[in-house]
Amino acid sequence: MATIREESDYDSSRSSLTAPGSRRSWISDIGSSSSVSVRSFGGGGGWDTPVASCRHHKPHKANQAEWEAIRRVRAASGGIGLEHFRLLRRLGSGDLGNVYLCQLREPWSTGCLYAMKVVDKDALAFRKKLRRAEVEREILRTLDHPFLPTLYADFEASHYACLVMEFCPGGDLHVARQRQPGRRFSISSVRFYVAETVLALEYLHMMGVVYRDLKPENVLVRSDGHIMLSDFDLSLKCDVVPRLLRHNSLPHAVNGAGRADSDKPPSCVPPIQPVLSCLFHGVHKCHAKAEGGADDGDGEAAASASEPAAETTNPEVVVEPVSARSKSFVGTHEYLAPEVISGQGHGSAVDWWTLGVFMYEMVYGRTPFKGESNEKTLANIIKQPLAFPRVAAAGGKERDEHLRAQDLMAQLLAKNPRKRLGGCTGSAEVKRHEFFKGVNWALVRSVRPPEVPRPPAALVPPPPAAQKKVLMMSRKERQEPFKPRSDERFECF
Ligand SMILES: Nc1ncnc2c1ncn2[C@@H]1O[C@H](COP(=O)(O)OP(=O)(O)OP(=O)(O)O)[C@@H](O)[C@H]1O
Repeated sequence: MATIREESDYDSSRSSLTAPGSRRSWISDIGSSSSVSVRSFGGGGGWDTPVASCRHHKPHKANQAEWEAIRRVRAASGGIGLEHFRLLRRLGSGDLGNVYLCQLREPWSTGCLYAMKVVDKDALAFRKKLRRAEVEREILRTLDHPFLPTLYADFEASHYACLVMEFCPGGDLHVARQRQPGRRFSISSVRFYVAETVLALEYLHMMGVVYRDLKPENVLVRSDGHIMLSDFDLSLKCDVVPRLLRHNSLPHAVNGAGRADSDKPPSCVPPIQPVLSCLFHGVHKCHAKAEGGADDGDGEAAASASEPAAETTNPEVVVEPVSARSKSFVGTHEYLAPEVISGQGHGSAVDWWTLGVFMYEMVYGRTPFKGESNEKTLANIIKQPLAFPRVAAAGGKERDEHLRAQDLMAQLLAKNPRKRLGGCTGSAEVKRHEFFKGVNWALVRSVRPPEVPRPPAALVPPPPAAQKKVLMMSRKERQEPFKPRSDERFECF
């Protein structure tokens, strides 16, 4: 799925590039009112340092062989750089650079494989896209989540910037879908992948990152079959102000139609200050505080603050950048949210819209608003009502599951971001939808995935004799794109 790429919230130019019918991501900078934090590529090159590596401490991966191998090299050499790695294959290439499969040069670490994204800084500076790469690195440095990339190291070598990340041998969900019967995932597989994606988006939002480029091509499958979102160069980094939301009866405790009793989006009370003491000393204390808080300029916030504090109120802390606003024209045509197209400013709700498109594509094998041209697609997104293709009549339970999936998609694909599921209170209301009934959110990472990639033979650490052959690969061989062998099918459970 190709994308169109232009400039971002972080770029100074507004170059324009179109690729009709493509599913490439793109950005056109109209301006952003979000607070954006970016640090430039620092240090002028060379190894990352032990100081830098402190930032990279990843508790949830601390015992992993790949992490330990990197740590040992750093300890022995005082840092890590390109010279410590051997590039084995090109895994893919994107707008910003190439991604290589690589391993450390130390013989004891050959079982540890990494994906290294190599970006030519000079070329990017020329194209005025350097800041996008910087933003991606900044975001990757902050992430520590099972469904998001682990950044093991980042360093510069000459005019190249290198990011060493977890390698995903399972390819992406776009390719995985082509292997499914009818090129569609089963509803249970969709639930699994969508649930993991919800958790990844929830974490990103809490970290002040609006992803903006969700699509099957950017959802990679890790060696254990769980997902990893990739490609953060279109993401928006913004501030998150935790808010306390209150409403009579929890919102979206779905009725038959899956929607809360009223169409009215839940209202948000003003930001809570200070945030941490709220969380530590109990929500009710915060609630009282929030009622006397300052308005953040949001009309709905004022309305909410004047509501009587009813006994029935169920306060809920929302830690998502629901009010971040960017006016960049960013994303992939078929996945663009209406508010992005209209340029009215968008925030984290765009990720819930793209989740709806993503889910639709996984279930039906195509996106909901695709037209004959990009322009038609954009017009459809704005105007065309959502419709679902007819599916072969299924029995009771399957039919019900399908209806619940459709209801979730319909709520995520609400054209008005304020009425969209997740648009006001974020992931909490998405997770409560009946489609996810039975999902134990805390244990999703321990659930058996629908498919687990078998390690392609070419990637299993070769015996010492064969290692020599790898070392002697020609430059041309190393440049060849990595292709899992055709007989390396996924094992289905
Ligand atoms: N961790 C990884 N494991 C395996 N393959 C990867 C990994 N990261 C990236 N790839 C492959 O490399 C390709 C390019 O990566 P990526 O999308 O991050 O680069 P990009 O320059 O940002 O591309 P884009 O133009 O989509 O933004 C991906 O399509 C994917 O096939």
